[in-house]
Amino acid sequence: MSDRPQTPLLDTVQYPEDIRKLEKDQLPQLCEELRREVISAVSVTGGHLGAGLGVVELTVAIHYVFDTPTDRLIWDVGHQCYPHKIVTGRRDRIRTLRQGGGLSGFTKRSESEYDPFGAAHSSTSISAAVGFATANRLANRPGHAIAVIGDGAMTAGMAYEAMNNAEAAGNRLVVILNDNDMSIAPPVGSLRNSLARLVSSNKYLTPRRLAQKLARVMPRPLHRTARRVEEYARGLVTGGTLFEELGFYYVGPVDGHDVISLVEILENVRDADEGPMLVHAVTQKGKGYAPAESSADKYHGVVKFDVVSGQQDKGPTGGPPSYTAVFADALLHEAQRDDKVVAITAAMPSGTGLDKFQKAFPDRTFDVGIAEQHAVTFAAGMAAQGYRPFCAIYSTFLQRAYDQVVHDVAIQNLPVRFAMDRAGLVGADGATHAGSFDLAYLGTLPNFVVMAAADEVELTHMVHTMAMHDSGPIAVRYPRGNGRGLVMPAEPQRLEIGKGRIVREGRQVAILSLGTRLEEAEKAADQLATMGLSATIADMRFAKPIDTDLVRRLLTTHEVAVTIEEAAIGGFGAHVLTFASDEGLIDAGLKLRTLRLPDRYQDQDKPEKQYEEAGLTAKDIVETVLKALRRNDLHAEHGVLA
Ligand SMILES: Cc1ncc(C[n+]2csc(CCOP(=O)(O)OP(=O)(O)O)c2C)c(N)n1
Ligand SMILES: CC(=O)[C@@H](O)[C@H](O)COP(=O)(O)O
Ligand SMILES: [Mg+2]
Repeated sequence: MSDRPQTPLLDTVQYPEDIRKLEKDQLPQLCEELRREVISAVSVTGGHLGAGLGVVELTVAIHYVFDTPTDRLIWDVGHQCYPHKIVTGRRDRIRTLRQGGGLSGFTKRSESEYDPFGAAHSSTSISAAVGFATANRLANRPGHAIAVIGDGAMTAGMAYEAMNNAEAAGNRLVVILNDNDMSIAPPVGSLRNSLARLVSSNKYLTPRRLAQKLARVMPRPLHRTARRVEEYARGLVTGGTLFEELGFYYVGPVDGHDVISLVEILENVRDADEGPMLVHAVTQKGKGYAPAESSADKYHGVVKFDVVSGQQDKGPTGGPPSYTAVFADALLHEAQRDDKVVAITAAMPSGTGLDKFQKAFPDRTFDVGIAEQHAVTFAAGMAAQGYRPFCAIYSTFLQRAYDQVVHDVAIQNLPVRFAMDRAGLVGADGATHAGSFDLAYLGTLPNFVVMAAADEVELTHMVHTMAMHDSGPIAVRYPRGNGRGLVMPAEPQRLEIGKGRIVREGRQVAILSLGTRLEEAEKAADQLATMGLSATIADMRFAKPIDTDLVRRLLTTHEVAVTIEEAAIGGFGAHVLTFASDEGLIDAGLKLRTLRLPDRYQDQDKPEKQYEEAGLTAKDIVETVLKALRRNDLHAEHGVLA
């Protein structure tokens, strides 16, 4: 989809040491070529584009000034690291980004020594950098730690917890705040206003002015006191005291696209002896690519596209709606009949579908920023006041708020509704974004109801069930991707808590399916039928409480039972096993098998490939059944196994 751009200067750069051999005045050309290369690569792979385009100059300047990899460069989230990957020995594989067997879309320790810290969840960079810098200082080793964190990531509490402790890192720590006034959506809250004031009320800091400020020589204690006085005075005007109060020397705002100034400023910062430094760089998301600059989301995440037009290859239209869209419509429906229904997102309005809800109910939608912990406790507070909050948070990001889920919601039995999108394997984002653990981490909590939607109709019923469920916390999980194209009901049903449903009745084999593997269970049952084995399929609906009557019946009336779920060990299958053991069914010689995600992290790939690798396809169900029945003869006869 893209011709390779001409990049004569970039062609001389394989590693950062090659950048350091260049003259400063060559750096703008290097940035230009690097930007073209990023656009060209992402046009064929898809991925996170806007963020990377915004940090091209920062990437070049940091590697020019700092001695990476001895100096540790930590990108927050890591979604902006494609230019960094290109100049750190990975250009030859850059067109494999986010593909199976290719480069990760994030920083990854196992990929390169230039990625000292892996990421993908936001706001961890300053803590990690404080750790690196403190370790270097203690061990008397050379090396700075540089954290590059976005204004969106700066809305998370963890960033402040780290800054509050940054003193320990001394002058080894440099934080670069990459302020592009964007998260995935426009950022929210007071921090945004504070940063905007800093930018609008100050001219860009020049290298010369910074050098002058840093060069003042005074006896140390006096110097510190004078510095504080100066900071307070400046802070009153600029608002920079936010960072200064936390012990940082604030440098900024600086033009994050003027690479030569950036280099000179970072040289000063590197050589300063002022304790932890915070450089406030103002950048533009999507910089240098018109279609990105002018789009509402600044091309945060794109599929393959045409470089000239910017047109994305979104594939055929008119297929079944995504689970996200089905959830959004179902929630809208609930909100229309019940004015106590409110929706909460942690900086993911479009990803969760709540952008649609927001348009209809702006006063009942709360985007709290990247602040999952706050989102959950905020929801708990609203629930305690009689509202019906739906906390729509990706399964993987809810991990961050686990204590809030336990302590603020579950123990107090508050009816917070959790809509966990991106359950199971998610494809190109890989292990960091897989929703593997929610069944295990929620299933262990007393008071929790945990559901998994088998299809889009079920999801609609489950959203309704959640809206009606006032007696405690309740969650639903559903995957990334599209539904099955089923006809949607005119009105959703309220499901009985803890009750599954029989989808197909058989005799020898029972398949207890939770979630969207139901389709594979149906295919497996069809295959088993061709072998003369009839299968019952149950869509169990509830991971907690499990339908004990149905489980008992299925386990005692079939020769073999198989559970299947898109979740790690400790989920639905574990609950069935525990129940079977408690009931003494195991002693009676029960043949029960649990299919679940493997006990390892799976790298990025197409979801269907990931599920094959995980052993969660129809073929795996059939194979498991035949093995349990010791009917290996049927393998060969029917060619089920390769
Ligand atoms: C804990 C967590 N919540 C949500 C996300 C999803 N997410 C990825 S990037 C992003 C926006 C980050 O904004 P910012 O830090 O300003 O970086 P930018 O994309 O603007 O460069 C969000 C919300 C995440 N990665 N981690
Ligand atoms: C970097 C990040 O965390 C998000 O941008 C994430 O990649 C979005 O994933 P979806 O595309 O599944 O919404
Ligand atoms: Mg941003």
